[in-house]
Amino acid sequence: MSILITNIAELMTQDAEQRVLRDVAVVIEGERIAWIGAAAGAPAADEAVDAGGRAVLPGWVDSHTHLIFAGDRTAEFEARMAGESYSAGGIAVTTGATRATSDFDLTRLALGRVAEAVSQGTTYLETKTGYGLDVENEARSARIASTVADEVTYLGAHLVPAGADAGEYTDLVCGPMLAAVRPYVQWADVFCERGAFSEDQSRRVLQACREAGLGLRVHGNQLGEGPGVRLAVEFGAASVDHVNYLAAADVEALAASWSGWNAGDGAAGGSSGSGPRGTVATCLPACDLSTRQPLAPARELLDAGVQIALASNCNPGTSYTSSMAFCVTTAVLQMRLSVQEAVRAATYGGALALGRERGNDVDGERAVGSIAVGHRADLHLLNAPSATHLAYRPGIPLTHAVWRAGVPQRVR
Ligand SMILES: N=CN[C@@H](CCC(=O)O)C(=O)O
Ligand SMILES: [Zn+2]
Repeated sequence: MSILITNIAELMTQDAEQRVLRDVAVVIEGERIAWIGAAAGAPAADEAVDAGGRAVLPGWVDSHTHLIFAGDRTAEFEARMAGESYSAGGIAVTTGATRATSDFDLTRLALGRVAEAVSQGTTYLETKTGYGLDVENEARSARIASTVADEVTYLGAHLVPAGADAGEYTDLVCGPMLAAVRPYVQWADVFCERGAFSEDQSRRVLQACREAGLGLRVHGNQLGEGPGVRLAVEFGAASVDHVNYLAAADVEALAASWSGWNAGDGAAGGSSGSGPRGTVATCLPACDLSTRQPLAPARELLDAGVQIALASNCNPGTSYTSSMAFCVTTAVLQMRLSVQEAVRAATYGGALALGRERGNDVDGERAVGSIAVGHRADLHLLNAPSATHLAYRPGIPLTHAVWRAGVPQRVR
């Protein structure tokens, strides 16, 4: 099955050269992008789509969500809006509700959240465990997550359950719980923060998970300065997420982690980035607003040479939204990113945080988060002539059509 999309006003490729192409056409063949160029030279296709002078972007890559949960934390949100501050303790409320919910209902709830994200332009997403917090429920969360998301992260180290000893619980996370989730997950994460896991406990979790062959990420520097970023860089984590409170040394360490990386080799057919990846700083603007934390210093990070991602952090406590468009809008209006930078962070940046930014027909892997021949056909057609409208028309639902791995998706 092939699809020819014509009459595209602006194609924001986020490819190696960060090209923005005008008046072009795209051919999708099966799950891949097969051709890009002027419509007059397009090969024949089974189906034709007239984009009507609209803009096309890569689908959003949401590299940080927590979708495997039941229950509701409206009361906690209301208290926060009335002046209470966020603390990690709310995770226990969701854990109770999640444990009490059947596999069938947890799966149904998670699938509904994925559908909501996809209908707004998300085409590749990660999700985490972390509301099970015992061996049985973490394994169950991981198994369900592996059926609904593209990438799964083990977050047994989300909160020490009430009544548990922190050291003993960390042993469990590093031992039997890790063994139980291992068949279902590619990544591991630790909430390294006051009220959650200390530096020593976080280090043990990262060490054990690395030995188990998992890629690493860290929730760090959300509620204050701390060891999260430093640990993430030391362990070669793919990302450190939140990054609200950064010391100068944290920014320097993140920037240094990218020093051996070459951002683009466009000549090699559109795949981008070579050399060892550093640690992506993942900014979560919807979470920052909902917890009334200072916005992560995305501008400063970019200016220092750090690769950043934007993600929704969709979860019931700190960020109950899957809207990547909202994150992009906020990044432009309030974090001082250009539209190109914000869209890049929400597409290519997310792919970089998940190690999925490379690959075309040559190596068998298909890159996500950018538009180039051989990459996965994840396209987001906006109901607007340019991506600038994402910030220019805040709050307006602009998703017109979505293709995920070449398959058209339902848009509400
Ligand atoms: N910071 C840690 N975990 C989540 C919040 C989880 C919750 O409060 O339920 C976050 O990313 O913000
Ligand atoms: Zn999170």
